Amino acid sequence: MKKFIRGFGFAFKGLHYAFTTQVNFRVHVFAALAAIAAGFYLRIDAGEWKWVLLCIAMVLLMELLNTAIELLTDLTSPGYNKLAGHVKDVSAAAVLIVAIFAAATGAIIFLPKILTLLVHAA
Ligand SMILES: Nc1ncnc2c1ncn2[C@@H]1O[C@H](COP(=O)(O)OP(=O)(O)OP(=O)(O)O)[C@@H](O)[C@H]1O
Repeated sequence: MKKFIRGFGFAFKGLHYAFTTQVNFRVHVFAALAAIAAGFYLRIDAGEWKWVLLCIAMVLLMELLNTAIELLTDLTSPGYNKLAGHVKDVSAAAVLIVAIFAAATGAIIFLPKILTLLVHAA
């Protein structure tokens, strides 16, 4: 049990490291908080919440994996290495794919509601 709780401590240490050193991770955390706030404000339904939460989890998960891959690459290949560059580029591409998916999902869920709100306000 003690080991299990200690594991949480390491995980929070990892989150703290990513948040304090990675600008992209911070941007995605704030985007996630904005999406959650918008979800409450626009009263999205349970099905829509599932998509929003899935997108948030996927983007943050990929950001964390990308950070870990970058660190490991720097550790194993501190100098210039073409392959190390490819590793980082492919890892960054994986983040881009989920970020595009999340942006498209956000647009599908939120845009119609925002437009309806604007039409009613006009
Ligand atoms: N050791 C290396 N050898 C060759 N190219 C590299 C190497 N390290 C980085 N690069 C190239 O530079 C790009 C940026 O690398 P960098 O480590 O600065 O990543 P980053 O995405 O800017 O991450 P961060 O700023 O969060 O550390 C990589 O995507 C890769 O194309």
